[in-house]
Amino acid sequence: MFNFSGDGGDFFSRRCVWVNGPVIVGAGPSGLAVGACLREEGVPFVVLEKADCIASLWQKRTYDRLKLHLPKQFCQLPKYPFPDHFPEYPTKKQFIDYLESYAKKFDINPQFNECVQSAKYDEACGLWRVKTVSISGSEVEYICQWLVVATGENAECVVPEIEGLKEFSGEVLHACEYKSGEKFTRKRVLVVGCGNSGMEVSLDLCNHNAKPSMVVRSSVHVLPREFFGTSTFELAILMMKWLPLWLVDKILLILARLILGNTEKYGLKRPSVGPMELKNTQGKTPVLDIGALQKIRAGNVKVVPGIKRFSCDMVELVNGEKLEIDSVVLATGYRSNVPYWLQETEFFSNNGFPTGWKGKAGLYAVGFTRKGLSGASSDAMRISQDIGKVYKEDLKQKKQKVPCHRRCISTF
Ligand SMILES: Cc1cc2nc3c(=O)[nH]c(=O)nc-3n(C[C@H](O)[C@H](O)[C@H](O)COP(=O)(O)OP(=O)(O)OC[C@H]3O[C@@H](n4cnc5c(N)ncnc54)[C@H](O)[C@@H]3O)c2cc1C
Ligand SMILES: NC(=O)C1=CN([C@@H]2O[C@H](COP(=O)(O)OP(=O)(O)OC[C@H]3O[C@@H](n4cnc5c(N)ncnc54)[C@H](OP(=O)(O)O)[C@@H]3O)[C@@H](O)[C@H]2O)C=CC1
Ligand SMILES: O=C(O)C(=O)Cc1c[nH]c2ccccc12
Repeated sequence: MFNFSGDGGDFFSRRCVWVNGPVIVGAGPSGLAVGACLREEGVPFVVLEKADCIASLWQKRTYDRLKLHLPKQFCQLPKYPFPDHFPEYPTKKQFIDYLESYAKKFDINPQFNECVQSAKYDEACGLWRVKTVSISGSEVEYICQWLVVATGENAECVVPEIEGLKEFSGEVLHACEYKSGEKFTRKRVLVVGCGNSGMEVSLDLCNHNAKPSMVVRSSVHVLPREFFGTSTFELAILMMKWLPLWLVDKILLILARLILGNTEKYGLKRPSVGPMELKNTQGKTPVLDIGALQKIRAGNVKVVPGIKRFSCDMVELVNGEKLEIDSVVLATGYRSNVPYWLQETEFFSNNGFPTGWKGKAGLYAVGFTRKGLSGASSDAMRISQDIGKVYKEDLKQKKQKVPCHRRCISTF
């Protein structure tokens, strides 16, 4: 890394930094995995992170009782397995501790509190210009040959505009702000959404003697987390190697029916597309049940249809029913933030999701394949090998020839 100008000088308002290697945007599991693999390839890099810590989604935007819902072998990052004593489904704390030691082991030291505001490929010099702003308002421009986008599928909360929600007088929070049901004891809470967040928040609310109603406006696939001791995810992955997707889905649904019974009778209508096909085509993750269904069966979680409007202390549903409620948890999902800052529309064309792991002109994406942490690990290995090859070739040529520095003209 090389500074072109002093920090906060009278003349220069923006510092300009040349990075010899890739800039990685995001220090979540994906960014850390790329960093670790690049370290092993001997490629230097810079990681830019808008939060003040690694894995901010896990550290700051998830609830206390969260556990990984896929078995541990699908969630560990490359080149450094989970410790043997970890349970099959590590807790949030165990996962964060693992990520902290991962960053330490591979000597990954992100530039914290630096939010990428824009990134643009400069055709004139054939390099990426990545502009960041810190909380103190100081700006930096990083210039590099490779840009790795690792900002995640869950970068922004989706907060829907629902009629009357602004007039509602109780607390309204997104699932990413929900920590525990402790403060909701005996309260009537409307949980909007029935993905894994909605289901697990409803379960946690029940465990704290709150009274949740969960909105199911369309449909949802609920699967048991395990079938006869084997994880559903593992079974699905195994079957997908040999069988067509439609057949895998059929088998999963037959097994789910066998173990969970008919979930439609509780208001949990199933989508017409099968669970794995839906995940692959639309990114909608099936719910892996860890106990919410039992609470629904027992009537501790009330399943309700879509919302018509809110008023001061009430919600009116599409079926005309009115519920008095104290609080609202919006478990309405997440979206990518890439369209807000990456000035590129070919590779990241689809709502901030890329078309693969490698774009043009040194642009890469890690952790957007809708395959969870295991997808991020495979992306990271591919990307680092790809960059490593070119980096080492460049290095060899530079050693052989008279040094030829790229020139970059910055405009401050
Ligand atoms: C509640 C919850 C539970 C989950 N559980 C599992 C699970 O059990 N198994 C599984 O496989 N997957 C799970 N997932 C999926 C999740 O996507 C992955 O676990 C993982 O966090 C993805 O890592 P990531 O690095 O791609 O994204 P993130 O973890 O979101 O990290 C992205 C980082 O980029 C930073 N960033 C974003 N924008 C900018 C910017 N403009 N400038 C600088 N930095 C920026 C963020 O602050 C963040 O630290 C879960 C997701 C959620 C929400
Ligand atoms: N233990 C774990 O490992 C956990 C993992 N996760 C993961 O995090 C990711 C995000 O999950 P999640 O936060 O549940 O988000 P999802 O996108 O999976 O679910 C969002 C839910 O909100 C509903 N919704 C959105 N807008 C509205 C609205 N205006 N009115 C009513 N309902 C609405 C959606 O309904 P519709 O389908 O009709 O659009 C859907 O049911 C997933 O990949 C999930 O697997 C989450 C929690 C725990
Ligand atoms: O937890 C998530 O969000 C994941 O993306 C993990 C995941 C990837 N593919 C799946 C298929 C079924 C259930 C979870 C996942």
